[in-house]
Amino acid sequence: AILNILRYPDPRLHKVAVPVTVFDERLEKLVADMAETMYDAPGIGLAASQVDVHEQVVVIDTTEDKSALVAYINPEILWSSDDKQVYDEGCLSVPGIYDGVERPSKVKVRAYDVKGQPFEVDADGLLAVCIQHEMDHLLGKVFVEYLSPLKRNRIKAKLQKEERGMQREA
Ligand SMILES: O=C(O)C[C@@H](Cc1ccccc1)C(=O)SCC(=O)c1ccccc1
Ligand SMILES: [Zn+2]
Repeated sequence: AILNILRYPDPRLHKVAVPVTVFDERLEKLVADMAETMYDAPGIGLAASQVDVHEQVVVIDTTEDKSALVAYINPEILWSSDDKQVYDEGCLSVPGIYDGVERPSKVKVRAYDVKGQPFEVDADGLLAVCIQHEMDHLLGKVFVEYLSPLKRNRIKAKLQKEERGMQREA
């Protein structure tokens, strides 16, 4: 099912996600629904926080042909490089806004798959950016918080105006 993506500045985006403890069909359905929602948006990542489920679940697929979905359950960063890179990030919860965010260029991540099996990923490039962006969502952080207060307030005002516009249409 395609799930509703919360839009900034919805306060629910700032809730901290709890670890997954039961690896069952419910979790598999959540991952499937998140993947369907991500591909429909379209996006290259989605965190459960964005669909108002506050558990540590992330799906990512940075391939062009949508052929490599990976679910990261209870992800942890084991190591991150001192070397940093700036990338123009976007966010499905902040539609139409792209802006530069500086993050470590390489990260080593440990996570669990939907069956509860642990795995590790050495990520760089867009995958490293996306994993860090999604893990921020699980901590209740949205990428606009890295921007200046002036930019952030302009974005908030713009999206709230759009939100009101949508309600009026409805
Ligand atoms: O809000 C999200 O977490 C999804 C976000 C992930 C992300 C993208 C770029 C840098 C960091 C994190 C998106 O997918 S925004 C949409 C987007 O970037 C994109 C959409 C279609 C094709 C390629 C990229
Ligand atoms: Zn996002």
